[in-house]
Amino acid sequence: MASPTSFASLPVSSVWILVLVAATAGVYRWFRRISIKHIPGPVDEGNFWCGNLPDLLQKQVGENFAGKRDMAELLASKGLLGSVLSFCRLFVEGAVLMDGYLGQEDRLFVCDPKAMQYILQVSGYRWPKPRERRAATYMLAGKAISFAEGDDHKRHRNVMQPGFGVPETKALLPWFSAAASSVYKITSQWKDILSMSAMQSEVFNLYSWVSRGALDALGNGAFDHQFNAVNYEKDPVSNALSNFIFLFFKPTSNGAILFLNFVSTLPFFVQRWLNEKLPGPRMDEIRRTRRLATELANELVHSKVRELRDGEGKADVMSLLVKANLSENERGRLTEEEIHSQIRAIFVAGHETTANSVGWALLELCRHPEMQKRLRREIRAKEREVRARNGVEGFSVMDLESMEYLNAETLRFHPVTPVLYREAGEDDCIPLYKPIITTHGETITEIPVAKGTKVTLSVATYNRTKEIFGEDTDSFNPDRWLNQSQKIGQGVPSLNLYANLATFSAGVKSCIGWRFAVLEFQCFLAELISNFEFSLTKESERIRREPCLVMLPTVEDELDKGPQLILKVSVSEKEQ
Ligand code: HEM
Repeated sequence: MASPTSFASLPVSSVWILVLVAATAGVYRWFRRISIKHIPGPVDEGNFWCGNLPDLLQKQVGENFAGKRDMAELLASKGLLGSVLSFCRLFVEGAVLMDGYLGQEDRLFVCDPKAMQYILQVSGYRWPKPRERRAATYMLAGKAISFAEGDDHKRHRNVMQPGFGVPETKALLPWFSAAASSVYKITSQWKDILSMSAMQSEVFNLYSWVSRGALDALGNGAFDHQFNAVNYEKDPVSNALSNFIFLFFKPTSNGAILFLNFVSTLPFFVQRWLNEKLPGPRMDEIRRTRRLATELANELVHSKVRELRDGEGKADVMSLLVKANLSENERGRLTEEEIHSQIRAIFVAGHETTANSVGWALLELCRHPEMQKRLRREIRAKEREVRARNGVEGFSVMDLESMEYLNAETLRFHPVTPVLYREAGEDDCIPLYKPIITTHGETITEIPVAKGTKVTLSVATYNRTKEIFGEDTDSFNPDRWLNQSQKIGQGVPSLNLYANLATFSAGVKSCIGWRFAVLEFQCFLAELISNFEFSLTKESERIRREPCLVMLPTVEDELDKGPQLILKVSVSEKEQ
């Protein structure tokens, strides 16, 4: 490689020739690049500085169909925000062009089922995560599975898979008992609180309770570690872990979006350096949380290795992972740093996701009291069946799986990871299920894209595809799964992981913990709905679906208070 001295010693004319060749190559590439300019864009052009990115990062998830407002009402009303129209347009077109920052045409916003299937399932490794997303993941979790790409990712997945099991394995059982014991702690504390209240009811921030409950379940099921977050609200580590996602990903100003986008164009090592060095209380707090999580991860790995050496290996995810790693050959093994990183990644990926799915389900059940009653009846009937069968209380994994009334519908309606980010690893062609009409008036069934084109995949919009889930996809309707489960998704390209939904993604980088998530979700709901009645409060009428990587509930105009899901809880009558 030429050293700076040898470069400096080149004659000036040669330097000019090199600069000219590089510039010509750049201009040639620019004109030859595959453009997506002809894809219809959003009605709202966004602003020159930030393009449409504020629509994604500041507005509510799926602004057009959230909560009480209905699609028809929005379409009929005048003076709509342009962004709302642009998202409505997605229902018709399946892919729109989004303006990037400084007027660039740098990304597509996609929900077309065939396009989603192609990017996630068919060509998974050819569509890596964009550089800036990887830099953020690196900041949160280091060299974890969620950061890895290509062969590296295969190696991570291979070692981690035994910890997460396949349907027949017993890997689910420790997780199940961890979830059950953590939700029992919530019920027992609530019963104590309610017994002291004159009205036998209380208003709780459900977000905080369920989030701490899910952290306990995760600690116990994944690492055999007791956070005790439900009983001890002020624990610094669990508090830091609970606030992490909101702190890092809460909506930012246009100035910050512009800055982040500028940073995303810098080389990866510069982005990582900035993440370490950028000043400010927010960055300091993120780094402090990361340090706490890393210390805990070190401690956990050492205790797992010790237990295995002493022949006391347990069945939690981490023990199985460490064991699988030790039995791998040198090349297939994860390094110690990578194992620490997996723990941090699991904290991020497995905590707020499940907790918030439970939270959103409870909110929907408050909005639809008749469904809450119906679910309670289903749970009570199952409880009677279990008592008659075993003579004892408590559901098994199979009991929970047999109560299907709500599972898939909440995960469809409120997917907690509403968008996924990818970029084309090479020039490619995205196939479409629904043809679109370009700005030239041409009907196309595929979109050619250049290497590096960024794509935002809308899980929330895909999950409302009428051709897959039925005409009433903008309504919360658990019955769709009971009445037409045979029909759902038939004849339409859809994602194959769980109930044709995009909620857990699909393909090589799909959610590795989805079975645990579904089980924990069922476990929490069954216990909470059996024991308590939930109803709306004035704050819960103003809930926003806040896009913070995970979709968190916040209250309109109260973003500074952080995530809130304020519901009224009372003891449920025993037989209904
Ligand atoms: C309702 C709960 C959950 C939802 C909706 C969810 C959703 C997702 C999604 C959409 C992805 C893909 C992200 C991307 O490609 O950018 C993902 C990946 C992942 N999830 Fe989950 N998740 C949930 C719970 C869990 C749990 C409980 C765990 C672990 C205990 C977990 C561990 C992971 C890991 C490790 C990955 C990275 C997989 C890879 O890159 O190969 N998740 N999850």
